[in-house]
Amino acid sequence: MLPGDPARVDRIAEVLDDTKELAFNREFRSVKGTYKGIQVLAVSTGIGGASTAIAVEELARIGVKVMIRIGSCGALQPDIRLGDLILASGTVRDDGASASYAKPIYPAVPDTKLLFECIRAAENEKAACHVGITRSHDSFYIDEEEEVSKYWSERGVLGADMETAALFVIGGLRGVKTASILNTVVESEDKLEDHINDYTSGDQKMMHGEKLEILTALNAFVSYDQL
Ligand SMILES: O=P(O)(O)O[C@H]1O[C@H](CO)[C@@H](O)[C@H]1O
Ligand SMILES: O=c1cc[nH]c(=O)[nH]1
Repeated sequence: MLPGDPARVDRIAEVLDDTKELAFNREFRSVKGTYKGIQVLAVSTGIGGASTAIAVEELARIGVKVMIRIGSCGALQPDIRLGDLILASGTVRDDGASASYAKPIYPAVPDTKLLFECIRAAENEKAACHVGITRSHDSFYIDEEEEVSKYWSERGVLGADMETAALFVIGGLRGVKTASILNTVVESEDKLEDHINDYTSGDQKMMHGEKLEILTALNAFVSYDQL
């Protein structure tokens, strides 16, 4: 499980059994444990594609075959509310890390069966859930942020994060099965800085969304393991 924020690793560990803290170096914090009998490793990727690329590469090298991002995102559509989950069926590659791996015409897509198990698990959790295209970028403080968000919103993109494109592209190239579940922490009309700060201070709807994305990913791992 790949959260961006190292603090989310603790909240993943709360629902695992037999947890063991492994390492905490820079933004990369790792805890292992079990869930319904399967082994689970949670590793934070930090913010952005560059550090995510390093995490994904090193995990692939030690034999991790299935990775689900447990992220947060800003909504780009008005019907997506705080705490709603977005399951990425593909991602606009507006980041630098994925660009350094493959031409822009290479698609950033999840593993179809793993995405299907995530959708099923989210439905079982009764999560408000949206499946569709997301966008990954490198900063939300660029001068053209408003125009860029409007452009992608008008083209039906559901939400924006910073790591999904790198995960999907590197996963595709390295033979790792990937999916990305994003908890909405900023609504499309809201001011980004305010809501990201509400999230870090534990806003209820966002924390509920986070709990649901964690349970969704864990149950998706379990059912995927049984395929
Ligand atoms: O909450 P995480 O998983 O870090 O995800 C989102 O939050 C960070 C920005 O605040 C970026 O990493 C973005 O992708
Ligand atoms: O709007 C947002 C919120 C979180 N993360 C992002 O990348 N964008």
